[in-house]
Amino acid sequence: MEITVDQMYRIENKGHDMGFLKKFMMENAGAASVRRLVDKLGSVESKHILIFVGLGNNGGDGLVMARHLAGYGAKVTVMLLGTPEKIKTEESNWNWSILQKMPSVKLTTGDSFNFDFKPDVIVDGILGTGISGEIREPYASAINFINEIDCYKFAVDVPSGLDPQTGETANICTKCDMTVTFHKMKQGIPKRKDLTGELYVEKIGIPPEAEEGIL
Ligand SMILES: NC(=O)C1=CN([C@@H]2O[C@H](COP(=O)(O)OP(=O)(O)OC[C@H]3O[C@@H](n4cnc5c(N)ncnc54)[C@H](OP(=O)(O)O)[C@@H]3O)[C@@H](O)[C@H]2O)[C@@H](O)CC1
Ligand SMILES: [K+]
Repeated sequence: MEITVDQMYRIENKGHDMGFLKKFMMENAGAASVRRLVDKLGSVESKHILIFVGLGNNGGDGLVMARHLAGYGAKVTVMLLGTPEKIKTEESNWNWSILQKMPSVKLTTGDSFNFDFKPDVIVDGILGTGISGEIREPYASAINFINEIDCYKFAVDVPSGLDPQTGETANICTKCDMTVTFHKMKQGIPKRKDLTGELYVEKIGIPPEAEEGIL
């Protein structure tokens, strides 16, 4: 079953109000994403994984992935597309503050993308269901950077630049090898397999009762 982005937000909020906090949804989303990625790659031990993170909860999922991938022995670098003070939500901030206590994960911010390593994997945690309009900087440069690098690319929830409601793309969009979306498929995502790559839906523990009156 495919649902609308509006229905997703309403289900998410109802689950949160039931006590299954967005923070728990984020944890399950990031953990499920890492399991898919590790299953696919066989092992991420010592692999250079570069995670681009937006200031919303799509970015938050990427922060959760960073922590889990460090646990699998990957060499993780997080690129926050903004300053930490601009992180929008409590659940994302919570995960950022955990990573600040983890020397095993390299945290970088700002808008210069010169790294002293060639990534084996790039994770696109830039934009998800909160996308609106043409892509603004520094997200635009990050998306172009991702598209220019030849490595395995993983999209959190949806390739950044693809509207999960309509399946239309903004002026630019990441082209990925795998996409993991959460809870239920959003209507626009399956329309662009050329951008999503292998596409999976992962349950993230939202109580089925959170859908009552919405689906
Ligand atoms: N639903 C669920 O159950 C769950 C959802 N989860 C995750 O949450 C994600 C949705 O999070 P979200 O609502 O924070 O929006 P998100 O996609 O991070 O973007 C907002 C940020 O992007 C920015 N921005 C927007 N348009 C832009 C543009 N054109 N160009 C540039 N910037 C632009 C916008 O900036 P602003 O417009 O506020 O200035 C804001 O900073 C969802 O995709 C999934 O991954 C999981 O945690 C698990 C549970
Ligand atoms: K994304």
